[in-house]
Amino acid sequence: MFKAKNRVLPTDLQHLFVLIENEGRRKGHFRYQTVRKTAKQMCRGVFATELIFKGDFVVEYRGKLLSPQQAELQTIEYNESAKVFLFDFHWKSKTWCIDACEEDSSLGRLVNDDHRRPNCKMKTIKVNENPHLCLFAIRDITAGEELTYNYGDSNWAWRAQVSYLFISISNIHPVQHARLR
Ligand SMILES: C[S@@+](CC[C@H](N)C(=O)[O-])C[C@H]1O[C@@H](n2cnc3c(N)ncnc32)[C@H](O)[C@@H]1O
Repeated sequence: MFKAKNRVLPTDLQHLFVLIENEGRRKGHFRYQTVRKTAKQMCRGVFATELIFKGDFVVEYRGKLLSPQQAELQTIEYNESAKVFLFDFHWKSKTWCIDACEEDSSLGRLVNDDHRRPNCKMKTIKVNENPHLCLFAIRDITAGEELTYNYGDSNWAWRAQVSYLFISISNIHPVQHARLR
């Protein structure tokens, strides 16, 4: 389950609400697209199709709002691959949850994790007294870049994986594998 730290923004968000309703589309133009990644485990990701400025609303993490009790039951019922779509957040002094398990063609649920150099951050927005989990750009994001955010402090399996960079050092060895971390 996600345990990202998010904060509630107490502002009038009518303009933002319009963007939320339209999944970040402006003037009918899509800012994002999903693609299938070749890396097996990562599967799909969401990519910027135009420049997104630091501070911009990016996309909502849509799903069913669950009360703390409902979330507890759902956690027991779901298998591991479904549980990753449950996003815990704090609101009105309780821990609530957005269940984005359903394949509803929304994009927020497909944004992947990056705990080192994410380009977005999840925040809780109150619209018409209801909480909405929304991603905002924390730096300028160029067209073609994958959107990412930090899923929080759990031991996610994929974070333990090692990445390799191939460096050619012709005088010593033809090819050397350099561990990135
Ligand atoms: C909320 S879903 C994100 C969308 C997912 N990529 C998909 O295609 O359905 C979370 C799942 O995506 C994958 N994932 C997310 N971030 C990842 C990363 N940095 N590296 C590898 N897999 C990742 C994991 O399989 C995880 O269970």
